[in-house]
Amino acid sequence: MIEVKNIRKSFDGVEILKGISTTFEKGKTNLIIGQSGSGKTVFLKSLIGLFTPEEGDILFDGKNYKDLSDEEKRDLRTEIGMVFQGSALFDSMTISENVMFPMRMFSNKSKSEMQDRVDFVLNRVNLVDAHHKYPAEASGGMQKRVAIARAIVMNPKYLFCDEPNSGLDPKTAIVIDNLIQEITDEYNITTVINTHDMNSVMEIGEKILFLQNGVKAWEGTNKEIFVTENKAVTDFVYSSDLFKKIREVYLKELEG
Ligand SMILES: Nc1ncnc2c1ncn2[C@@H]1O[C@H](COP(=O)(O)OP(=O)(O)OP(=O)(O)O)[C@@H](O)[C@H]1O
Repeated sequence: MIEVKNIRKSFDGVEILKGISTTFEKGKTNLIIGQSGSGKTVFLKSLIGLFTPEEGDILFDGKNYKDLSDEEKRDLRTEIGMVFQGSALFDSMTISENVMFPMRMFSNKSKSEMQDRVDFVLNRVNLVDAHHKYPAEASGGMQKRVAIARAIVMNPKYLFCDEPNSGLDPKTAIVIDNLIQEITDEYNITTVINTHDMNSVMEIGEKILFLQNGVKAWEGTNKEIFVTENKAVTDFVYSSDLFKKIREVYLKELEG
């Protein structure tokens, strides 16, 4: 579980995060949504320690990040998996080497133990026979699976995904969403996803945090987002006619 308490972050005197508090539960896919510029990336980067908020607390399973020693911070980093926007694979390494990379950096496992773990996670993301390929030889969807395999290879407690569906076709995006949700549930990971994909919101939004201009404008589940009357949410999520219609059908079904 990650607890966020009243975090504030400014750049050059301009406040970007204006006192955000929330809780992300273990075993759940937690989504952050909001307009471009609302502060989603700054928020995510603050959670993983790339930005230091001026105020507020971030607790990882009860441990306040601020109070950790440098060594404890290093240990915490090994418990965090990250799926970067655009996958961020190393072009000069094979898929197998890419996935092994975090273990080579941060673990004392033997070569054969590492290879066994690579085989296991590549199998888990349904990538068999791809070990010796290079990223350039893989499709966008395959690259994303490799990025997920690399993110979970160290058995993380926390998984952060920045726009995991960007650049993917809708069908592949659903496959990736489902994979992230299954892995989150199976390994009881606290997963936080930055997304613009309203389909993900509807499908895997077990908890949704809606940011607007650096504040939490709403939070709830993908069931609650259908029924909320919060104007900021409805203006944003139901700006497309398609999602407006889906909402109408859902609300009618609830009535009937
Ligand atoms: N390193 C930085 N220095 C100064 N300002 C920054 C920095 N990073 C972000 N900002 C500002 O913070 C605001 C929020 O940016 P952020 O990238 O978090 O938005 P976002 O919601 O992730 O947008 P998008 O959906 O387009 O990725 C923007 O006004 C941006 O210019």
